[in-house]
Amino acid sequence: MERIKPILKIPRGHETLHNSVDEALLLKRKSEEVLFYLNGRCIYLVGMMGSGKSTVGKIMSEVLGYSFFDSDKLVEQAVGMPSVAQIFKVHSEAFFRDNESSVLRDLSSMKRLVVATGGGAVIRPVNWKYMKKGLSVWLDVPLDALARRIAKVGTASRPLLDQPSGDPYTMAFSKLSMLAEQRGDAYANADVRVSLEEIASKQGHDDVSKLTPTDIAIESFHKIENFVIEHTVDNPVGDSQADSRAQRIQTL
Ligand SMILES: Nc1ncnc2c1ncn2[C@@H]1O[C@H](COP(=O)(O)OP(=O)(O)O)[C@@H](O)[C@H]1O
Ligand SMILES: O=C(O)C1=C[C@@H](OP(=O)(O)O)[C@@H](O)[C@H](O)C1
Ligand SMILES: [Mg+2]
Repeated sequence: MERIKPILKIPRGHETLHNSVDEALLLKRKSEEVLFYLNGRCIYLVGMMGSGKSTVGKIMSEVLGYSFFDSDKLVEQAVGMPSVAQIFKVHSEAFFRDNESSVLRDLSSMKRLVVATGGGAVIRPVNWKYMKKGLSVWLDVPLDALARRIAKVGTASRPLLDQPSGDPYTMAFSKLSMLAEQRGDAYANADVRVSLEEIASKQGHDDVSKLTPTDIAIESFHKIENFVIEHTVDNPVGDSQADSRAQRIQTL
């Protein structure tokens, strides 16, 4: 029976030279713990455009030994077009959303995947039916950080943010604010919320831009593990603690 080891706590700021090695080790260790709790279930990452779903999702899948899928890329393949921007332009947002739902439906019958969804996948209730077959993680990133990231890479691949003129940061910030308001609580349907502000505060930073995708992947694993433990019905009678915990998780 696999033993659950306590998380390795590495103080930050003291091993500057080895920080990335420590982070990589911590990520690996956390992924080994979470694999047990996942029991093959998929992870769906949700969050606003630019929140890091594609970047963090890839890291999580690699270290878990899961397959990674980006739903935007699957829609492009299904439609036979090279970009989401072109799908919006030639067809429509509604056409894109229909294909996005089909892709999520197909993925929902599979195991051992990390899926980076598109930022708008949360608005259709049927997509939640598919995503609830696995565990969903909301990457909650402050709007100003999102706008900074988007301004840096440009908006060509994100048609809802594309603008002909104006300061890129200001335009991205204003469009993201509008979308966040329209989407309301939709992201909060996720099983777990990973708040970059919370991680930064735990690490003693006042700015989320100091957080690496690895930091965010580690926190996501931590939150997933806690979620599974909290939602496991306790059965005090029976085998050793570890055995009964494993049985309960198998039946979740
Ligand atoms: N933790 C991070 N810190 C800084 N930049 C990041 C971070 N995570 C992602 N990015 C950058 O932000 C942009 C958007 O990330 P991406 O993973 O494509 O987000 P999403 O898939 O949620 O839209 C990319 O250019 C990516 O390199
Ligand atoms: O928020 C949205 O409505 C969208 C987000 C995009 O994905 P990312 O969140 O990966 O940028 C992409 O699906 C499309 O441009 C629409
Ligand atoms: Mg993406």
